[in-house]
Amino acid sequence: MPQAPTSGGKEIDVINGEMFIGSRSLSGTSGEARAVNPATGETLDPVYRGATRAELDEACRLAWEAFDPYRSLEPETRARFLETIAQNILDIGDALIERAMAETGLPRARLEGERGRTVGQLRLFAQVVRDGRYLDLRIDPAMPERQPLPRPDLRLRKIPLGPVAVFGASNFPLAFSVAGGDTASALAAGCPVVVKAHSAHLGTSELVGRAVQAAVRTSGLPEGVFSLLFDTGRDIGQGLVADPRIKAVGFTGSRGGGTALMKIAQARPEPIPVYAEMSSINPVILFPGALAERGEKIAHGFITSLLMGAGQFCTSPGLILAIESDKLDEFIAGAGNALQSASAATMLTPGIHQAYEAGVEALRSHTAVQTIARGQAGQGYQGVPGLFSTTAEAFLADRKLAEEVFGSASLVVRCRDEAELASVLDSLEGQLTAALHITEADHEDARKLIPVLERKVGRILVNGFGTGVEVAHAMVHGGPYPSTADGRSTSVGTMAIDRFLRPVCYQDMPEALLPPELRDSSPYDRLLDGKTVLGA
Ligand SMILES: NC(=O)C1=CN([C@@H]2O[C@H](COP(=O)(O)OP(=O)(O)OC[C@H]3O[C@@H](n4cnc5c(N)ncnc54)[C@H](O)[C@@H]3O)[C@@H](O)[C@H]2O)C=CC1
Ligand SMILES: O=C(O)CCC(=O)C(=O)O
Repeated sequence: MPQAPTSGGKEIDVINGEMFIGSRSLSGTSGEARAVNPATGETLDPVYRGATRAELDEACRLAWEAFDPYRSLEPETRARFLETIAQNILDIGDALIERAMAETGLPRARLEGERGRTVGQLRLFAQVVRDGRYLDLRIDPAMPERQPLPRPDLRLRKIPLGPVAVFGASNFPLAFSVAGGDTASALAAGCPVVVKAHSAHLGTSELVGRAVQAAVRTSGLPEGVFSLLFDTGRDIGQGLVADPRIKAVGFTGSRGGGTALMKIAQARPEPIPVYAEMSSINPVILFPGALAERGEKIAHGFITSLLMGAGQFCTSPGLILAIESDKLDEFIAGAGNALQSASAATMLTPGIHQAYEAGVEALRSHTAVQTIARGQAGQGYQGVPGLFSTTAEAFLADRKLAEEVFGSASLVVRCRDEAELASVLDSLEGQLTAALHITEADHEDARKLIPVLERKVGRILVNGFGTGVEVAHAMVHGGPYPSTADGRSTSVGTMAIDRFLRPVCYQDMPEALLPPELRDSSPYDRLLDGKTVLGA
């Protein structure tokens, strides 16, 4: 018989309805919830019960108690902890993939890829912790002889903010959930994490939560470094953001959810940052040269991106902009043909399916919108892809046409000329991405749009589509409001760690009292009197 996967002697592939408060595994007592298989409508065992206010309080108390000891650990211990989480997630094996498939309707290959991304992300942050550059060390040595006033010795490093609340996202049950990017970057920064699980993938959350809890235990860390809570309503999530021991929030979901949490965070006696990734329609701009040279190929790439994950990507190409031409008509016809044969795809939850249907119906019945194509009919919670078109004039006249329809729906906006296209771009709210499809002949026209795009988006990409974010050092997965709550940050890539740090300056502090990384013997890269000095 195959052995059950274990960590530190305990089985980690167990699904029995438990949440985790520090080292305790327990069933909640507040309300009841079950995951639903959106492909079949079947409710899945086991029953999950929400946390009580007392359990929330306990998780926050433990997180606060863990904060100072955890942030003071040797970097190597923290790095190994992140790597242990990654290994434990892999060790769960197929049980994790099968449960995630049952809870989300996402296919195996996508979830295996997402698991790789999650594990890679944790390992990358382990390297960031070892490297130490995230500390942003700066030293301005004293100038006692300086006239007219001496300069004190100034040394800066970044320290973690404190315990972080993380809200798992429905659409990435691994890479943006319990041990996803928010958790990985907060733990790397030295912040304990309290996760509020997403009700769409309760069992997946439990499995990953167990893997993180086991890593805390076998790494010998304070138990409050990680807790995972279930909530059958909104009370625990809201209480978590309001708790004075929580110092920052990571969130991916709807604009309504994100802004509700922002309000709670702002109304606290001590307001805290909420890093919420909310909605985005990700304009794609097709230039004449590119349409003439390879319109068909672009149409194929566009439809592939639009259909990915049933369109449930915040980077999905929801808006296509181009100047009227025969080549644009050919592009639209080609994209419409490709979309027509696409199957309907199971969406993550009944609620997300319902919201998609309502969004598509609003487009379909809009007097200024033409339906170009719909995909094959579906059943149950399957979303039928849709491609629509309108004029720039109509788009500019009705702000509702610029709202995200979360799923495989996209709107082509036909513009009369460059000026009208620029007006459409100017009218948009903040976005995560914009894509330009160009040839060299389009460079001059494209250059003119770059300033407006820089003001509007976090990532400008050329001859591609924004879906499938690379986890890397130079990635920005963020953008001006409302694509995110705070456009100065990214939720993917190593710069995500900055969200959970703040600078502290030590003035004239004796060497013996300085944190080791700011002593003269520091092994890390630093800015010494304005010049970069490489560490050992
Ligand atoms: N842009 C994006 O990346 C995403 C957008 N969405 C949008 O959100 C819609 C609903 O999807 P969900 O994933 O369920 O997102 P959601 O925003 O409704 O929920 C996300 C999390 O926030 C919590 N939450 C929501 N509103 C709250 C409130 N007022 N107080 C306290 N907690 C609250 C939920 O319990 C859940 O844990 C989708 O139809 C889609 O339009 C969803 C996922 C990703
Ligand atoms: O496109 C991706 O890989 C990530 C998308 C994302 O962040 C989201 O849909 O929430």
